[in-house]
Amino acid sequence: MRYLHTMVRVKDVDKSLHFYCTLFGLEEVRRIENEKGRFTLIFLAASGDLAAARENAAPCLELTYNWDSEDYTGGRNFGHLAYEVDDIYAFCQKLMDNGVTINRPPRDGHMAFVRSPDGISIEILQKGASLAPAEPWASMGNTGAW
Ligand SMILES: C[C@@H](O)C(=O)SC[C@H](NC(=O)CC[C@H](N)C(=O)O)C(=O)NCC(=O)O
Ligand code: NI
Repeated sequence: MRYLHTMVRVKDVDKSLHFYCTLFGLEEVRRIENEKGRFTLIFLAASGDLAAARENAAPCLELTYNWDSEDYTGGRNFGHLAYEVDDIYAFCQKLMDNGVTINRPPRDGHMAFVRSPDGISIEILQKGASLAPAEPWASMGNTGAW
């Protein structure tokens, strides 16, 4: 068995690609336009996964855009997406400089959280940091500084 992708539904393709690609650094590897179903699927991969993702050999984020507007509510059971970065402070600073709120700042140098334009929670982990939190993390709070 292989993990293939996580799908999230998005309300605005341009806003989502600006956030996930321009700001967050993911790259589009595949797009499917379905006229009959009236939806678009856009597969995004992180730079470290790009070559493999292009061969369908690495996990992707699948954005689903339904052409006919829908309200996406509930989904409390969904937690977050997680990406590893080389320099969490520089990464978060770039996001903040471009208007993204760092909901959970990287005070500990390990972990930060932001949200996508659709409110999807995204965990940012420092490369090499321990994945086992020493204590329950503080709840996410909106702040612009750390
Ligand atoms: C390509 C493969 O990775 C898919 O996920 S296709 C699955 C399919 N997606 C859609 O029909 C997209 C439009 C639909 N209105 C939606 O919002 O999902 C599907 O079966 N989706 C149902 C689901 O619950 O994911
Ligand atoms: Ni899918």
